[in-house]
Amino acid sequence: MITADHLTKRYGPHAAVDDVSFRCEPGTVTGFLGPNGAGKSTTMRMLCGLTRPTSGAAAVAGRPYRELPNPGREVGVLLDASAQHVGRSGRETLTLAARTMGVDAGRVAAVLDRVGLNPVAAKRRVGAYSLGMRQRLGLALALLGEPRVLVLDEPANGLDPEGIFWMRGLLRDFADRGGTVLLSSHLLREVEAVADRLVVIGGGRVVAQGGKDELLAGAGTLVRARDPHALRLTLDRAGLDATGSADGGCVVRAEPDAVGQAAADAGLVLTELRPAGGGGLEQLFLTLTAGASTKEAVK
Ligand SMILES: Nc1ncnc2c1ncn2[C@@H]1O[C@H](COP(=O)(O)OP(=O)(O)OP(=O)(O)O)[C@@H](O)[C@H]1O
Repeated sequence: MITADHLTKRYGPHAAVDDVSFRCEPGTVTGFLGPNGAGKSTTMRMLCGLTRPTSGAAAVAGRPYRELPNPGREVGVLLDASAQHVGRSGRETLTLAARTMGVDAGRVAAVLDRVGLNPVAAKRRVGAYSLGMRQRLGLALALLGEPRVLVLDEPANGLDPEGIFWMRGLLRDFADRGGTVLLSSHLLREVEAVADRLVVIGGGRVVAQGGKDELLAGAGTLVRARDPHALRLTLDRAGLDATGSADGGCVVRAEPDAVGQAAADAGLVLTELRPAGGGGLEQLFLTLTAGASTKEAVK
């Protein structure tokens, strides 16, 4: 179990994370999504005791991370795969970590095998690893203590398509055995394939959270007309709540039937009318976070 309870982190006047609350339950993979600078890494660092919240609280496996007596046995963390010592081999890195955690040294070979680092790769210095190999080693470190919770920031970064597919299976299997996974990723299709639940943040705030299927189903209606201005006026007059989507259409909080009827009554020519979630997670993400990246870029 992971709990974020009204987490807020301010840097000067700027709130990097603003009143973020969510829970990740055992047996589930939660996808943590948001545009660049949305506050994902800062939230994950607060969950893992690396950044002190300005206000609010976080708990993993029932306690604040810093109060866990042997955290690696409870929570596997992968926040920055390039943070490992470049002068040690992969095997040495894991052997040292096993000693620190009090884990049987025999488990090193098992996790190396689990993450697909063969004996030749395990003997090489981490400095000579590709980003994908570092991610695999980072995941091996996270799994070493046989934790029940995983907190992973962009674990698929640098992995090739086969590696991404492999990681999806590994995370699904971990959750299916009762584990709890929180996973941030920019690879929306991968998140869509593996996550049960989603937490979407933009500008430091939660903009949506819930079951993946429920969020995709409740995303409203995407509508596009030959005359976009007349469409907005028509939707306003019909009392339908609409927002501009990132790509020029309108997302309306209503069923397609009601939107189509309002357009027909006004004699409008529609060029697209469909459930917004039908475009998958990518469409939902763009809709929910429309403008957030731009705000970040000009801040
Ligand atoms: N140590 C810090 N000092 C000042 N500002 C910070 C610090 N760490 C993060 N920020 C700011 O907090 C905001 C959120 O950053 P964060 O790295 O959490 O976003 P993110 O969602 O992980 O982004 P990305 O997808 O690009 O990794 C950004 O505006 C960032 O510049």
